[in-house]
Amino acid sequence: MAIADKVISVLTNAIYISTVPFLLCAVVTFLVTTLIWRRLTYWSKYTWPPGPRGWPLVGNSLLIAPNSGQTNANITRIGKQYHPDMFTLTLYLGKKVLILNSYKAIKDGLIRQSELISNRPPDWPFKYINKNRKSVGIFFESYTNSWKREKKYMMRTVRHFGYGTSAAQPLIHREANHLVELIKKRNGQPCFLGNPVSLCFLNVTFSMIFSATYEEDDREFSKILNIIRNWFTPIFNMYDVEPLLPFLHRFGLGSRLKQGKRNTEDLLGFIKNHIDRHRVTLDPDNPRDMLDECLIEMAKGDPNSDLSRGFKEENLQWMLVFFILDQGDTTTGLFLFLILATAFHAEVQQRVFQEIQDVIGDRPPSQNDKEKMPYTEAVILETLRMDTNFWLWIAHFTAADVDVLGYKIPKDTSVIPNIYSVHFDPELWGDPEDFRPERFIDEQGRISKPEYLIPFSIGRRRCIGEQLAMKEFFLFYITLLQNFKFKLSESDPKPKLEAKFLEVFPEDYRVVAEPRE
Ligand code: HEM
Repeated sequence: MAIADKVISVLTNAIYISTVPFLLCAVVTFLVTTLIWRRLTYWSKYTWPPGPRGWPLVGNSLLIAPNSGQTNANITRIGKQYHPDMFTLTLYLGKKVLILNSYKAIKDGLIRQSELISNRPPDWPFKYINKNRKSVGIFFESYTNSWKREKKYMMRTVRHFGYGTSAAQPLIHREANHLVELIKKRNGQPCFLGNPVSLCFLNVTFSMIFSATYEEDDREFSKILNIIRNWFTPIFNMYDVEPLLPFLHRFGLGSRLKQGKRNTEDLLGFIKNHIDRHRVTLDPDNPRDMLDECLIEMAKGDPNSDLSRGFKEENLQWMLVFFILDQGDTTTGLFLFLILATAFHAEVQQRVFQEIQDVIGDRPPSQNDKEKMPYTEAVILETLRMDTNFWLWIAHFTAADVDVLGYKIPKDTSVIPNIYSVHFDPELWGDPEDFRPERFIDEQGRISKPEYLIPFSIGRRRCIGEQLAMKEFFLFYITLLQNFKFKLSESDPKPKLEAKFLEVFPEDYRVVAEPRE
């Protein structure tokens, strides 16, 4: 009996010992096969345009990293080697991104498929620096009903405070004259215009939003300006390899993100101080500015309002963040490019000045003068065409499987419209590298703006600040040229008249602003 038990026990053990590895092997084989099968069916279901081969783990991230020495032209050219209209980039861990690399592709993606390619990617580093890891604010939120209401409200408000000529024009005049005074203080010596231009553009926005203005030597303003200048890079950079180390973010580490988090908290704190002060002095019957209007609308709690009950102070803060960032960075950067182009091309400057003399003389410019000043407008449009710089930051995200120019792209893919590829397409412009405002003037001497000039993007995510920025450019530019003749500083190396990679500001340059008689 004892022997029989022993034999049974030995046999049972033997079966157990050989079964466990067998079962384990079977489970692993099953899982691997399922995974491979799912990958294969996944890949066979979708078709991607070709693109450059990436490195293991980091893909093409290094190719397009900020400070990689890369240029917009080079990235566009690399893409064209693979496909005339679009290409695929691989980021870390094999994540694929579709780059729309021609007007044809951008139109197909952002107009024909606008309902499906208007979300925002959830994996921007932004998510790690924000409280609750939530995407908030018009730019970062996906295309939902509450986002639609918020955007509608913001557009209406911008129109009310900024687009309505009567509201914005006096503010812009005041700040354009303020800028003239600040430049005069430089006594015709070579100087950087970045800070005074930012100050005066931001003062227009601060006046519209909080009825506040700042001076150049104000410490609070200097701090905010420093934050604005350094805000975009750590937060929009989804090509960064830091996301490979997600545990770092969990502990708030990762130097760039840490910096981004600090900047964001300071900027939100600055806005919150203004909100708190406004709440104390709010008169619901007499709104003073945009912030008052928003607070009154929010207090109603009306579910039918565009600022519905779901709209909280956090949403308001983020809405204002984009007003401030876009004025202090995007609009200022483009205006600096406009001054640089003006200083570069004496003949262009002379023609604009002549047009000012013919139409306006010494009186303050008005928005109504624009239609009589096609050359001045053409110079502004040419600046917007040439200074196409931050396109790689602008990611959309697919809400479902989509078909772009015959390629089947899966749901949850980042799609990036390369606006630079459109603005520098030789087939559309002939000589895209040249600064030539005449391209926007037709044979009758009128402005002719082709549909493929898209500095503010197209589709559902189109910029809401276009009207305000265009109006500011026109009025600020004319006021400056009425007062100064701009030249490049002869004691400095000649700057390049080209958009920098992933940066809104042009190359740092000094100009000489000679006062006009
Ligand atoms: C010349 C100056 C400006 C240029 C070239 C510009 C360009 C752009 C571009 C290309 C986008 C991305 C659109 C997309 O995702 O497809 C955008 C978005 C946006 N811009 Fe501007 N912008 C400028 C000034 C402004 C100003 C002054 C404001 C503030 C009033 C503003 C507010 C916004 C907002 C809120 C978005 C996000 C829109 C959305 O996600 O639906 N921008 N801008």
